[in-house]
Amino acid sequence: MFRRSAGGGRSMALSGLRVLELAGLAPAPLCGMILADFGARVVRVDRAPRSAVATDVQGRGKRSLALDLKRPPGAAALRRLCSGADVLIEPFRHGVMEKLGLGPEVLLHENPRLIYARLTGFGQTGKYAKSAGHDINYVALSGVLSKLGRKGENPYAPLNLLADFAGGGVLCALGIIIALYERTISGKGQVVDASMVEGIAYISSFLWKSQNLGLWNRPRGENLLDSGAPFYETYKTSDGKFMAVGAIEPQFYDQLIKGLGLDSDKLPSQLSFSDWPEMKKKFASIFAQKTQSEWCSIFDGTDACVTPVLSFDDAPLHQHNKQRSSFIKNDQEEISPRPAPLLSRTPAVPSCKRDPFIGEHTEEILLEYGFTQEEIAKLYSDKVIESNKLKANL
Ligand SMILES: C[C@H](CCC[C@@H](C)[C@H]1CC[C@H]2[C@@H]3[C@H](O)C[C@@H]4C[C@H](O)CC[C@]4(C)[C@H]3C[C@H](O)[C@]12C)C(=O)SCCNC(=O)CCNC(=O)[C@H](O)C(C)(C)COP(=O)(O)OP(=O)(O)OC[C@H]1O[C@@H](n2cnc3c(N)ncnc32)[C@H](O)[C@@H]1OP(=O)(O)O
Repeated sequence: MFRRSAGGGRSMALSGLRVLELAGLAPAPLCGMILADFGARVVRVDRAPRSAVATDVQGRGKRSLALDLKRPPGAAALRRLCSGADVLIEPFRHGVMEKLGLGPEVLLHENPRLIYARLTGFGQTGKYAKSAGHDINYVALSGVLSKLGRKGENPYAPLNLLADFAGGGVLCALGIIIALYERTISGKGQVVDASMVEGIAYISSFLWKSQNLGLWNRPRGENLLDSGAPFYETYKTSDGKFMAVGAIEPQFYDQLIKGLGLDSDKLPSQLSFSDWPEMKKKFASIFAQKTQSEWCSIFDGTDACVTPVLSFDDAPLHQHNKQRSSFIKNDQEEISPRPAPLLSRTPAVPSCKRDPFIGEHTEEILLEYGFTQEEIAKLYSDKVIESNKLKANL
């Protein structure tokens, strides 16, 4: 049913790239996982002494080294690791790395080819640079949260997808790849200051740049794409499921009307804003008359832009997703999305192994980065590193 992830073997786009990811909450782990999926050798630097719980559920394809950065020999060990790495991803608020003596001036001086990626909410400068925050705060500050939500309701943050992942993890990965490309010309590394506020603002450029088109002039929840329009909405079906309707262009809207069994001559024009609330009620009452599967039979194969709203259980089983092997299973039978996008010659080959335990690969990583057995023994005896081959993360 699913294409099992193969792991290893074939050369991938980022094969040979050495990445150090300092353990963080959600955005940096995604960034590291993307690089690992596409072939980079990603080491997650976890805390020592180990925290009681691990919160990284995006450890696919990574190895873990547990290192106490607060102790001078631990910070010195990271400096040494960085001198043999291509990329460092750090997820702390501004000032934390500097306090540890691991700021960019130090690390880039020691390894001028290093890409030093700083993935934060508020960026490295500005009034909030040292403040705590989470996804919702960053979306709010970007201006985008003000646009999200239904009519008459408070702004609504769509899970932590926008800042943590789209504007954070993904854009930081893009920044790293751009800096790596530039390094092939200049031979030099640089700092990537990936602020999630700016990341979200940037990915919402369409919203900013389309304001003069009149798409967003009305209050929140009353516009074309923000649940104001009847033809860009979700509707409940008779079996308690939902259909998603995105019939924007007139020729697609015509097919929607046909599929719903309506006569367009008896309806107001598609863009008659004042009729939208009534049209929504009409569409809702029609969608409520059939099951999701019945609506799929009607709309599949048409250009009406109507699709089922699938649950996490159903999405991997949908015929289209199965045909493209869009979801994969790992050794623990966990299902997750296949890395995207799909490269034709050197696609990502995600690891099918379980995520690493904290400190599982401490020794092998240090050896690989040139530490001697004696140096490693000293780090152990100083309690600067930890090894953990047997215990689970949780
Ligand atoms: C909305 C999201 C957040 C979602 C998170 C959830 C995915 C998870 C949160 C809680 C999890 C659950 C919980 O743990 C319980 C269960 C555990 C179980 O295992 C799994 C199930 C759980 C239910 C579990 C499930 C989930 O995993 C959770 C629900 C976000 O928005 S994330 C984005 C947050 N923002 C940023 O990342 C922006 C940049 N970062 C920051 O602004 C700050 O880091 C932040 C996030 C505000 C945190 O501030 P904090 O004060 O804690 O840290 P920092 O100021 O950055 O400083 C770090 C300090 O740590 C020291 N340090 C770091 N590494 C080491 C090391 N190796 N050795 C020693 N010390 C280290 C560093 O020196 C700093 O020390 P100081 O404070 O003294 O300077």
